[in-house]
Amino acid sequence: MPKNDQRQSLRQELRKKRRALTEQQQDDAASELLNQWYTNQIHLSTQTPLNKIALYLANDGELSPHQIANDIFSRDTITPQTTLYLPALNNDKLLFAHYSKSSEWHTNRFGIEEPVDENALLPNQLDLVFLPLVGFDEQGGRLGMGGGFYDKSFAQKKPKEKPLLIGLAHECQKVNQLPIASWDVPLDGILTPERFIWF
Ligand SMILES: Nc1nc2c(c(=O)[nH]1)N(C=O)[C@@H](CNc1ccc(C(=O)N[C@@H](CCC(=O)O)C(=O)O)cc1)CN2
Ligand SMILES: Nc1ncnc2c1ncn2[C@@H]1O[C@H](COP(=O)(O)OP(=O)(O)OP(=O)(O)O)[C@@H](O)[C@H]1O
Repeated sequence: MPKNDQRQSLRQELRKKRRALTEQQQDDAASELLNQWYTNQIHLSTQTPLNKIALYLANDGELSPHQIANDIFSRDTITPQTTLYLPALNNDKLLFAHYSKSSEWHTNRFGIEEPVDENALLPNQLDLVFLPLVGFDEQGGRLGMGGGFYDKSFAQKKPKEKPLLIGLAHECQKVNQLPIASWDVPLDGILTPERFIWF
């Protein structure tokens, strides 16, 4: 099968798997993810503080980072200067809109909510980005929704440079080896409810 068809059929299969998780399984996974975030002290792994953090609003069975977000809001886990951002579609790339309890919201063309922010950040202005994954392998390969939004947004990024790119995924989204495309942006790590993998 040609590589793109292979990626497309894997995408359908893996999306079906994550959508089949029950609400209880999703809640447990989100709590375990918060535990892994604490245990692995990812925020202590860089020279500079991780002040600007991008996450996403879970959609289509994605592993939800909301417990990490709540924790950052309520306890200033990292530093009191930490601010949170969500992806906002901007042509074929992403900008990152600041969000807070007083944000106004807009629904994008995929039905996902985005905070309204006239001064949204460019991808390279962030310190840490949690990426939603459809699939991953243990070599740093990732499969997304197929829009290429994250790939295009972080195409200039070099490994170990800012921002740190961490994929979030359920264990059921792991495959042995993904068919990798030349434009795939390498991840710095993957956090699942069970473990953290550095690349
Ligand atoms: N939670 C979340 N937010 C995100 C992403 C994501 O993957 N997850 N994105 C990551 O890139 C961007 C949006 N990209 C997306 C690309 C495709 C679909 C999607 O559901 N596609 C449908 C077809 C919908 C249509 O064409 O109208 C599908 O494939 O079934 C959703 C989001 C930005 N925000
Ligand atoms: N840096 C880039 N420059 C130009 N086109 C790109 C780039 N990255 C990806 N694309 C295009 O975007 C489309 C989708 O890419 P791909 O299948 O890798 O999506 P994906 O893995 O689901 O990624 P994402 O999570 O970023 O949406 C491809 O057709 C590809 O040609």
